[in-house]
Amino acid sequence: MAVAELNSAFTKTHFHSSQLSFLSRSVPKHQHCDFPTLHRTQQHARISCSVTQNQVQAPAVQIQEPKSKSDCYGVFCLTYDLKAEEETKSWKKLINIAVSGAAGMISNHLLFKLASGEVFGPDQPIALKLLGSERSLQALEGVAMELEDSLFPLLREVSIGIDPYEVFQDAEWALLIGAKPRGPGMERADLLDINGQIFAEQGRALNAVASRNVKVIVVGNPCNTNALICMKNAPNIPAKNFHALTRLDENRAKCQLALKAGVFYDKVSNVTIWGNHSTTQVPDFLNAKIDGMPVIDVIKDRKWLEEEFTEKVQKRGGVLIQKWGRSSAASTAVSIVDAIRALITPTPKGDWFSTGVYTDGNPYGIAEGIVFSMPCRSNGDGDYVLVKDVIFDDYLRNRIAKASVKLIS
Ligand SMILES: NC(=O)C1=CN([C@@H]2O[C@H](COP(=O)(O)OP(=O)(O)OC[C@H]3O[C@@H](n4cnc5c(N)ncnc54)[C@H](OP(=O)(O)O)[C@@H]3O)[C@@H](O)[C@H]2O)C=CC1
Ligand SMILES: O=C([O-])CC(=O)C(=O)O
Repeated sequence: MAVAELNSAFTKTHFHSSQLSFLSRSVPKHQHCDFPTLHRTQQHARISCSVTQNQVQAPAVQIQEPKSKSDCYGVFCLTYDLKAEEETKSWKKLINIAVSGAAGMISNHLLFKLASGEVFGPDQPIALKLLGSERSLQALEGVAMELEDSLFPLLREVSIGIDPYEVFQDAEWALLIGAKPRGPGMERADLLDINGQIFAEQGRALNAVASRNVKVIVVGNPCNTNALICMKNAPNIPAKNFHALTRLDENRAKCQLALKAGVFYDKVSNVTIWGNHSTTQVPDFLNAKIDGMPVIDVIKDRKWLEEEFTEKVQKRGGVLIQKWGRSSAASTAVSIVDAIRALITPTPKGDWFSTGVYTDGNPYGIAEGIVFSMPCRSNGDGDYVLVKDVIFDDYLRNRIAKASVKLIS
């Protein structure tokens, strides 16, 4: 009997419709299973079909009761059995990615990029663990429905929930986006009172249940301070695993330099954003390059670099809010993709990327104990090192010092 038939017969016989979406059926749809077996415990139902080289083994069936709202969603309760699949495909082991604020604007772009394979690669199956709140739970179901309808082959599991202690379970990546955005006329720092609490709680939850090597990217503003709060509440996770997203600022700086130099932006490299994701950030034109040449040799207008360029990058987010009436979402999602890919692919020779990380042990003399954006390289294993061969002049040193004073105070 084909497994699909078996599943169908099985569900008809044993489940009320309310239970169906929680049935875990773990046989590849395309795979014919000749010897399906039902394994059942009080709490779980799972049908699986293990395949060895030339042999189809008996599948295990477990019945799963809905535990909580963070349980699997809809069709994702019918995921393939990856163990069996891994023996027939050269796919990597499933990774767990937790996303907070999953019903928000940024996530609405990001989740589909993650699920498409564009971020972790075409051979990397993923599980998405989506965190919402009471107020967003319905919207979160809508997001999960859209993910279902997108038929992404690499998206093997989706679960939704409102309790970070459940949603962050075994997370290997935590993309912390959920936080109130600022509106016109506000500074990002104005959000600290409202958003800081969220990151303290989520830090504690990550500390309790996430993978011990989880990589955490904090997006919700003010992201440097929120990353620090999160990190301080997660003492069992390495401090260097916490990032504040400044990649959007790096991308904005690259675009402005390219525009001024009259080149396409892929010619711009070695751009560091120093400091805070705020108007005190320092976009570094001294070390940046255009087509391999120092920017200051290509754009000879130092006044423009120090003033117009710097201010444009610092204030780009605010200007966009004035125009759109809400903050950057699509370009932020793209920059989160860039930030993740920067950590999981080797950095191109001679280049680097910016990310906000903990300053303890930094080689630049920046005050310790803060989360500050600095230049990093990665060998692609999820980790990074700070770049040592950067140059400073008085302008850059003074600007960096001012930026760090703001974060310390
Ligand atoms: N670092 C960076 O480069 C950038 C950071 N950002 C920041 O990312 C965050 C998310 O932005 P975006 O997705 O556009 O925002 P949205 O308003 O679209 O979604 C944010 C989500 O945050 C959650 N949230 C938590 N607390 C509140 C609150 N008090 N009021 C409203 N929502 C709340 C909500 O989800 P739920 O109810 O499920 O908790 C909401 O869905 C913001 O803080 C924004 O400033 C934005 C652009 C760039
Ligand atoms: O400006 C904001 O509030 C949103 C944000 O962080 C950005 O666009 O850089």
